[in-house]
Order: sequence, then structure tokens, then C-alpha cells
Amino acid sequence: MTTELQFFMSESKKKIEAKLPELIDSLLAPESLKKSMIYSLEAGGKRIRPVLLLSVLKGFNQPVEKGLEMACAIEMIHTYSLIHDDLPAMDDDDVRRGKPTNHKVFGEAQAILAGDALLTYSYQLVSTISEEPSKVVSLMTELSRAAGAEGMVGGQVSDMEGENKDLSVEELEQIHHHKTGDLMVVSLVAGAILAGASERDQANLRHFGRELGLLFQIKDDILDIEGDAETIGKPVGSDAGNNKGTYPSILGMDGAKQRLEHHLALALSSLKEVDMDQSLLIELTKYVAYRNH
Ligand SMILES: CC(C)=CCC/C(C)=C/COP(=O)(O)OP(=O)(O)O
Ligand SMILES: C=C(C)CCOP(=O)(O)OP(=O)(O)O
Repeated sequence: MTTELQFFMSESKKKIEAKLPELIDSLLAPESLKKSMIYSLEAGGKRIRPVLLLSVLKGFNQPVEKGLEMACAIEMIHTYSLIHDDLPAMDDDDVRRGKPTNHKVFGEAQAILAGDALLTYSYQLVSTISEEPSKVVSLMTELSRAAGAEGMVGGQVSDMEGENKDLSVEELEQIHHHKTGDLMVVSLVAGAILAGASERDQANLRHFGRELGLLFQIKDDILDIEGDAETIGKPVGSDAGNNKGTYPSILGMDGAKQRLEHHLALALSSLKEVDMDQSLLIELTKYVAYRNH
């Protein structure tokens, strides 16, 4: 990782991690609910989606402060999805981000409700995010499409339905476009909307985000086999345990690594089309491909 990216990531993380608990604290809500929401938000995580959003603003020469609340809203949706994904009804995982999962600490009912509250609060935040009503409407539309039935929730359902089945790579990538990719895409597009970027740049960033989502997921699948549980903060081997189709299970480990290089090249070439300073996004893309956590 270059020092420029290292510095930008750590500064962005600091800002996001200061803002998230502040936003939850300001809610007039039961303390136990706020505690369980903050628990998962503060459990760590790479904060890739917020960093993507802030990188886009920086690339368009805009202050990152413009995107902090939107970045927190997206991180809240991501965190809700992980809380629910870990529930016994879904992946039934005990460890997330190196700590016991939300339902292990607060019980299933509170974990479901903490996820619901994070999802709902993210829209409450977006509703007052800009003084320009057209930007609020665009952000709401993008976020709800990416998070809902047409996006992440739909992808999660297809993922569950794909368990114990022989998926083709095309079917697998369709699942990942929605389960993982759509939230990455909306992070980039939201940054572009807030920066006032052109429709053309928004479309090019969307294209890049789709490739980045696949790249991210291939690496996640590889780390589930080759990673170190302590470093990645979650158990290894859980995909095989849940009989999930993954890149290595379909293509073998060498094939999965070739596919990673293929999507890395596509992601980097689609980025060239965006009329902005791309340096941070180029480095972030390489980080996503070669990270060890
Ligand atoms: C609506 C919901 C619940 C969406 C969940 C979306 C999601 C990306 C889950 C994690 O995927 P994973 O199970 O492949 O990753 P991990 O290994 O981190 O659990
Ligand atoms: C999309 C997937 C594979 C779920 C995990 O996402 P991240 O790997 O971004 O999780 P955190 O760093 O936020 O914990």
C-alpha cells in the first residue's frame, strides 16, 4: 500500500469512527438498542465503502467532510447486513470483526432490531444530507435500489438459494454483483453525486464499482481458504461449511487467482474513463485485490 493511500485510509477511518457513535448517541432511543448498534459499528472493519466514497470526493477536488454523513449511512447499512448475515437463520457465525457476533452478545431479538434500526436510520440521515432536494432524491433512490430487493437483499436471497448447488461462474457473479457489488457501486456513485459530477462520470464509476465488487468478493473467497482467522477477524472455512459456491470451489484456487487478475485489469481499465484524479482509487483497487484481511 502506498503511503498516500495508507494516510488517506487512516485519516478517513478516524473521521468515520468518530462520527458513527456520535450519530447513534444523538438518537432518542432505548439505551440497550443504542448499545447494540454501537457495538457492531465499533467492532472495527476495513471501512472500504466509506473510504471509496471519500476517495471519490477527493478525486473530484471536494472536501471529504461533504461525504461523512453519507459514508456513515452506507457503513450502517453494511453493518446491519453483517449483523443479520451472522444470525442463526443465515450463516450462524459466532465471530465477526474479531469479536463475538451481535446476537451472541445481545441475543437474537435485539440483534435483529439493531440491524433494522441501523438500516432505517441510514435513510433518516440521507433525508437531510443536502440542501439540494434533487441530490437527496438521487441519493435516496440509489441507496434504496442498492440495499433492497433489487440489490443486496436480493443478492443475499440468491446466495442462500445457491447453497448446495453447482453454480456456474456467471451465476456466481450475478449473485455477487448484488450481494456485494451494489453497495460498493452506491458508495462511488454517492460520492460523485455529492461532488456534482457529470452523468457520464457517474456511469463510468458505476461500471468500475461492478468490477471492484467482484474483485472484492474473489479475494474474500480466497481469504476464506488461505487467510488467517485472527487477521481477517472471522472464521476461515465458513463458505465450505455452508456449502456455498465460491470462486475457488468452481474454478480451483489457481483459477480463482487468474479470475482475480482478470477483474483487476478490467477494474483498472474502466477507471481510466472517469474524468477525475484517479490515483487513490487505483491504489485502493490494488489493495482490495492483494489485501490479507
Ligand atoms: C440482507 C443481508 C443480510 C445481506 C448480507 C450481505 C453480505 C455481503 C453478507 C456477507 O457475505 P458473506 O457471507 O459472503 O461474507 P462473510 O464471510 O463476511 O460472512
Ligand atoms: C461483502 C462481504 C464479503 C462481507 C464482508 O465485508 P467486509 O470485508 O468489507 O467487512 P468489514 O471489513 O466491514 O468487517
